[in-house]
Amino acid sequence: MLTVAQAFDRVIREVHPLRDQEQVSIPAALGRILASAVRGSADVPAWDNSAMDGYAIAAADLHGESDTTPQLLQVVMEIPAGVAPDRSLASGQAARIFTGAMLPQGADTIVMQEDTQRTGNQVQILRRPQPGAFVRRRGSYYQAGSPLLEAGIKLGPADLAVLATVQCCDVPVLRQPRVALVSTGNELVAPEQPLQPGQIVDSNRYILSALVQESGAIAQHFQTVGDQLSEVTETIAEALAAADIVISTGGVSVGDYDYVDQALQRLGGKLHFQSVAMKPGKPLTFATFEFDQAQRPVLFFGLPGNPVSAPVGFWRFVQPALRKCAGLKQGVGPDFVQAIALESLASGGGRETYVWGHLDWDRGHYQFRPAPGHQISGNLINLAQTNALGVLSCDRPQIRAGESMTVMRI
Ligand SMILES: Nc1nc2c(c(=O)[nH]1)N[C@H]1C(S)=C(S)[C@@H](COP(=O)(O)OP(=O)(O)OC[C@H]3O[C@@H](n4cnc5c(N)ncnc54)[C@H](O)[C@@H]3O)O[C@H]1N2
Ligand code: MOO
Repeated sequence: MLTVAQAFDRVIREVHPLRDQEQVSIPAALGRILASAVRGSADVPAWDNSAMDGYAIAAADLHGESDTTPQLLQVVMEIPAGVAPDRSLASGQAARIFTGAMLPQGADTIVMQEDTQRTGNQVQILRRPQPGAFVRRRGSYYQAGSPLLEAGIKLGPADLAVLATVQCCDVPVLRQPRVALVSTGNELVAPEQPLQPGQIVDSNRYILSALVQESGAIAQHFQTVGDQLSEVTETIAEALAAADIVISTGGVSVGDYDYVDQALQRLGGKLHFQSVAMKPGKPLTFATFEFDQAQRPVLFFGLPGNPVSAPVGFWRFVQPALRKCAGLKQGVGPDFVQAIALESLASGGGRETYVWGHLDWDRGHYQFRPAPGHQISGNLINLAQTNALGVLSCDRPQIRAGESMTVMRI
């Protein structure tokens, strides 16, 4: 059986990033992956402007022995933000100016209002400013044509503001991966349906669909299939034809009704592994399908049915695969941090064990508290409101309260 690290390497090696591009508006670019580098075609700021409410002057106009010698200048115009000055400053003149307003020709320095005394159309400069003070110089933040945003980054709110500033209104982004979801199991029903004896609600569909969307991909729902080889094979075939990645849950263990692996073999898939030394999530199938007409293999993840095992398998393997598939260049792998364990933890050993719980930042370090109650892969109730998985590796199956441990943010 592969270790988690070995299985992870196998998965990542098989993922080929998408290359198809599309253009979207700035608001629609949130969370999308930039397809090509963006460079602005104008300087930022586009012209010299004031960083303060005050007076625009020429520094050379001020003379005198000390910094505090008052100087008198003639106020010849007022420039609010958003208006181009209608004349230049001559020697001995000042312009009343406001934050963000454009400097007039002849001005190179701003004196803030608090350092002046205004009388009629004259202004006394009470403290001599540094030449160039409070001027936001044209191009001092960004020069037209220089590198701005690199291809392969995930666009966040600040990036959208930067794109807007350089007026990049058609944002080149990569197509989002399409992820097909297939639930298997005779016992599954939708949450709206009353439960008949022996039935359970298909909760995996909800958590996986949300995780797929949260990862920036498009979830495609396929019908829930009963435990019959023909039905499982047919639906997986349809899903493979429609998606970049197919995720099924259930039917990957050793039971008489577990047909997923057989279906994959029938459909000509290459099975890379069928189990991983981890808990929860040991029965986990990873396969790839090469289709003549496709540019890249379709990836198949057969996650275990247990309602905690399925998302744990997603967080550990599918999410990084999705990030790489989406074209993300950095931060593809799981997000590990070191945290102080707030309770003692122990695993049976032999399998890398994942404990669900809550990660907090407190007084300079992370701390991890496991979710209360029994941690078994069939019980998803105490998975609610968790945000991290504590990791008990095979060579460190016990961690005492107060010790440092590895935690994966989810
Ligand atoms: N003899 C053995 N039995 C089992 C083994 C084993 O090694 N030997 N492994 C156990 C482990 S660990 C897991 S995990 C499960 C995985 O089994 P399957 O992937 O085949 O899943 P199912 O048998 O179909 O279902 C398991 C469990 O999960 C419930 N389930 C299934 N689908 C959903 C869904 N969409 N939403 C919510 N819950 C779901 C299902 O009712 C079962 O209770 O196998 C163990 N057995
Ligand atoms: O691995 Mo199963 O996933 O322990 O419940």
